[in-house]
Amino acid sequence: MSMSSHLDDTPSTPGKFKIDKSPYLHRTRLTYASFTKLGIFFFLAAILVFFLHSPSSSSLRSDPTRRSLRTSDWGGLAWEKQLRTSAKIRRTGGFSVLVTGAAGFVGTHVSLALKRRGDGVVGVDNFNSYYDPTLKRARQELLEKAGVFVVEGDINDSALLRKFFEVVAFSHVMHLAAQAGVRYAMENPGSYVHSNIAGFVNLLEVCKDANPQPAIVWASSSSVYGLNKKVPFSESDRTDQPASLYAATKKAGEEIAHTYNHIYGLSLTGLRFFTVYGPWGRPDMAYFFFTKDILKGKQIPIFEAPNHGTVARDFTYIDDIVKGCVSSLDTSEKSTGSGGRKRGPAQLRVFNLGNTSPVPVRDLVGILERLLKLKANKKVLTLPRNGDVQFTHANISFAQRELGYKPTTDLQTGLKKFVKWYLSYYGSGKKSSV
Ligand SMILES: O=C(O)[C@H]1O[C@H](OP(=O)(O)OP(=O)(O)OC[C@H]2O[C@@H](n3ccc(=O)[nH]c3=O)[C@H](O)[C@@H]2O)[C@H](O)[C@@H](O)[C@H]1O
Repeated sequence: MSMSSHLDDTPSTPGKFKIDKSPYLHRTRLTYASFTKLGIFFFLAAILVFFLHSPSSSSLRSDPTRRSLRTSDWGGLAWEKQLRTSAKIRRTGGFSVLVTGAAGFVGTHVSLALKRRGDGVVGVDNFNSYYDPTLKRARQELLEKAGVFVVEGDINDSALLRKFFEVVAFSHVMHLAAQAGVRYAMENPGSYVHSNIAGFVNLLEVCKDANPQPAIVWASSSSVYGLNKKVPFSESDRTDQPASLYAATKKAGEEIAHTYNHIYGLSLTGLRFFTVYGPWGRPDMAYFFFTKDILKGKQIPIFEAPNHGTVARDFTYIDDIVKGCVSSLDTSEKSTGSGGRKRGPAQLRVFNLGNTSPVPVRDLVGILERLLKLKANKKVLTLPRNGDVQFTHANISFAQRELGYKPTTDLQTGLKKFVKWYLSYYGSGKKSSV
């Protein structure tokens, strides 16, 4: 079975973004001699008109890649007003948070939780087609109804990110934009480098220059434990044996975070999420497409390790993850630098956010069968060598101590909520709320 069968075409990749140099200045030099005085006048006037009509002309000149990275219009006074309104803090001591990947699964839930308690939230998302973008648009609709403005744009677009900080002095960044999925990394490695490495560095570059610098909380992954055999996985365990490029890019993110913390005094907290599931989830994940395929009577591939070894995951319910994200923001210390200069040591943390109760994939299917009242058409396959690891299991004592993190939803309860959402969203064709 092709691993991409649950996905839509391809996401944005660096290959799609042609880094074409701005033609304007170059062309001026080449043709200068051949212009008549009148010609020069009209030519320069045309350039002036172009720049005056461009919403953020100064950044266009300083970043030739922006035009090709740009996915939709942004800028202008009305747009800036929308940003300010969305970022407005409505509680004492509240935050203004820039959420990247806001139309993603975790991004949507975290943005809603922050907005509900009175924080200001602005979202950014590139709405790529790794999975059905209409689901992302439906999440965006939900966010807009709650008063969260989601800008369509890519985290590699420095001009856009700089504009955000020009308009709003964000106190925090919740960085959730990423190329997710373990197995897809073999099909489209470039998209992992583009989002998880280049995009993250671009974001950190903008954050370190901001004044004040924001505190940053970002999504790492349980996959960084790779071939680690010691269970449960603790933050201090070795993470130098990634089994997929996805894991390698998340691990690289953790090293990059260290560097920006060390050089620029950015406050950084990485969260190692363990197989997050729930309503409004990602269609590329097993629990999601198993549900879809069981309903359709389609065969589902269930992986097992060699010699009938159990494959298991520490499935973690979205509401528990949201609490972990919000507590991470709440306990983040301020960055210590400003305008690209470090002024003292800053906070650097990594936490496991798991459920600390691994469940075999076979049991996951059993729960879905009971909830859907249907028998699955199962095909047991040996775990392919495509980046999957045999099991994950989080030790959460560090997060418990520092964040007060305490997951409360078991897989049965969480899947019940997911199935209810799934049936209301896809079954009736009507959009439901979280
Ligand atoms: O914790 C993470 O950091 C990661 O969690 C998630 O990865 P995984 O734990 O691999 O979740 P997911 O694909 O749902 O497979 C679940 C189980 O089903 C098994 N599986 C999968 C596919 C299949 O066809 N058959 C099957 O048995 C499979 O072997 C596995 O045991 C996120 O997708 C990832 O982005 C990242 O965030």
